[in-house]
Amino acid sequence: MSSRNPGTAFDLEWVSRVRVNTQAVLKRAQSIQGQKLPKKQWQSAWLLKAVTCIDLTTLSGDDTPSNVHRLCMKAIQPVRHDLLRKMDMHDKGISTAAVCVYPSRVADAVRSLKAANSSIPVASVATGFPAGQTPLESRLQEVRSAVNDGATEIDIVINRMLALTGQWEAMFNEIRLFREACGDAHMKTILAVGELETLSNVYKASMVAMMAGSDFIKTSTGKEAVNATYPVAIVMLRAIRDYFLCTGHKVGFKPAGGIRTAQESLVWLTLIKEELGSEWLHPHLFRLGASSLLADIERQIYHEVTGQYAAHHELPMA
Ligand SMILES: O=C[C@H](O)COP(=O)(O)O
Repeated sequence: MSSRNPGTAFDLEWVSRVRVNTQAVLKRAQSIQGQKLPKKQWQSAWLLKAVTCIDLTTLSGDDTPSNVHRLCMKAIQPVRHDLLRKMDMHDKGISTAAVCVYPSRVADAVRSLKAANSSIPVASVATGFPAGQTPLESRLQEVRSAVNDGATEIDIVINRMLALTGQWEAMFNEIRLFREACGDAHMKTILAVGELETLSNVYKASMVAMMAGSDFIKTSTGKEAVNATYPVAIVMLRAIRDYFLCTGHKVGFKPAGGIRTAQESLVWLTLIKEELGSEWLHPHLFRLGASSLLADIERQIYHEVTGQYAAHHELPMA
């Protein structure tokens, strides 16, 4: 990952003066979806780029050491070797950006990756994911325990009650505490945008999270009714740009929740490139949080490379 965002002092003025032009945001969101995607001959390269930005995720009640192990093996070899060879990419060390699991499965993931001699980071959701409705001390303890077990990236959830009641400074203080509990682990802050009611709240929460030292801001847990959408992404990306222009610190962006198709991943890459520039199109500043996206990307790459559609058994780990 890149150098960290140290954060700034809390500045209520910066948060309060925000006005979001909803019509303009919706128009921009519509235009990005209608836009031409990378030309056919470049699509496989773009899809591989998307693969390298995936936080390959499993966040299920029935997660076990064995399905976490399979996830880790898939993260190490996300696309079939023969397909990569045909693209002359077999020796480029293509892997996903991270694996993402619940705190109680971190040790399993660390063990599997270590046994396979892989340095892929383990990310863990924490702080009472997904609702964040547990006592502060237990949320902090969860972060410390995930870090102790070897997670080097922590995806925290914000306290939506504080955001919805305009207690921005209290939210800043909580996130600061989470940042301290993370230690050297990079912190991604999940805004749960589907529960923030307005685009202004999305902008304000983004700014508060960055002021408090988040290394990434992330749209959603994947468990809200509405997850990563293009309008909220545009607001968050503009906040990242504003924060960068004011402080010189680059904060990463992670859309997550409901991203399932190769086509969508191309739209996300295009949006990031246009809003923040190519510099952000790397795993240290861009992640796609997804549990089932990789399967569709691999299928699409199979089609690009062989001209045929893969049967289910031909991509068994997808
Ligand atoms: O953080 C990642 C999300 O939980 C993944 O959501 P998803 O299962 O809808 O891909």
